[in-house]
Amino acid sequence: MSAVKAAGVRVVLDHKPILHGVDLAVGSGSWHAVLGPNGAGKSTLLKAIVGILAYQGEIRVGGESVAKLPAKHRARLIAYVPQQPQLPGDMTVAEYVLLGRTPHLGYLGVESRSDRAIAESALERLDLAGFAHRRLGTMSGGERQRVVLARALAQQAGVLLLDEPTTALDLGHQQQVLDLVDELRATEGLTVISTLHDLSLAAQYADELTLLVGGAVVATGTAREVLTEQRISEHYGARVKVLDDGEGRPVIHLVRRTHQRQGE
Ligand SMILES: Nc1ncnc2c1ncn2[C@@H]1O[C@H](COP(=O)(O)OP(=O)(O)OP(=O)(O)O)[C@@H](O)[C@H]1O
Repeated sequence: MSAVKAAGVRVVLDHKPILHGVDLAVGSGSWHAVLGPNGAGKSTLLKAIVGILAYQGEIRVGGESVAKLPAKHRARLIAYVPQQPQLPGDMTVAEYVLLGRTPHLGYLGVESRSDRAIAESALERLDLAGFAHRRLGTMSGGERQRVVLARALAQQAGVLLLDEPTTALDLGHQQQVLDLVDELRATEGLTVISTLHDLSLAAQYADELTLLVGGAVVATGTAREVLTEQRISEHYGARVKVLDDGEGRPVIHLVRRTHQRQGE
């Protein structure tokens, strides 16, 4: 069964059509990468799925129509890590991550011991335990990115939407974050939809990929099916070589243009 299903999704922003009837089906417990050049509509699609942008068409999460769900109910189903989160600089890391528990709080809105334990565990999983009392305004870009992810994990929703989750991270933290998300997918059945500009990383982690260009789907399937040299060249205008990582996953290299030296 699909945990997330989108059919004929159209979004218009500022009188301009941005998504032109996008279909997407993401199996429960799988990782789906949404790829595409700048401005293709990837973030717009994630925002429609999480219910913060108006759309036409149908989006169902766990069988329920997102547009009709109250915000609190929706937040128990879907956690979302935006590309450029706005963080309150005066708040501490611990306070911010605890906000992930908000959709689960009762009438009085008071966190229980279990809510605090879940938030602390999310901090630990993202190497942030030592930062618990730091103000968000003092954190580096990569640390802030991990804090936002920790808050999303503390939310304990079954579907996690990640918009470019690794842009500010060094190589080690990129791997740590993606491995952690992958572990949660494998052990707890988390369904993941992420945008990723790094096509090789998308090929490593995603079960299926959708290539979005100009607000429309041009290909969907496994990494080997979607990431061909011809398609990347056509849609990204890039010269690339697609190799194999030895385990059947494509690795995408940019190919430098050669120049004739003067006098040669
Ligand atoms: N509020 C808005 N009003 C008008 N146009 C918008 C608005 N938000 C986004 N757009 C436009 O919609 C298009 C899709 O934007 P979106 O952020 O979804 O692209 P993207 O694929 O995520 O791009 P990137 O890879 O650069 O992050 C872009 O052309 C963008 O300029």
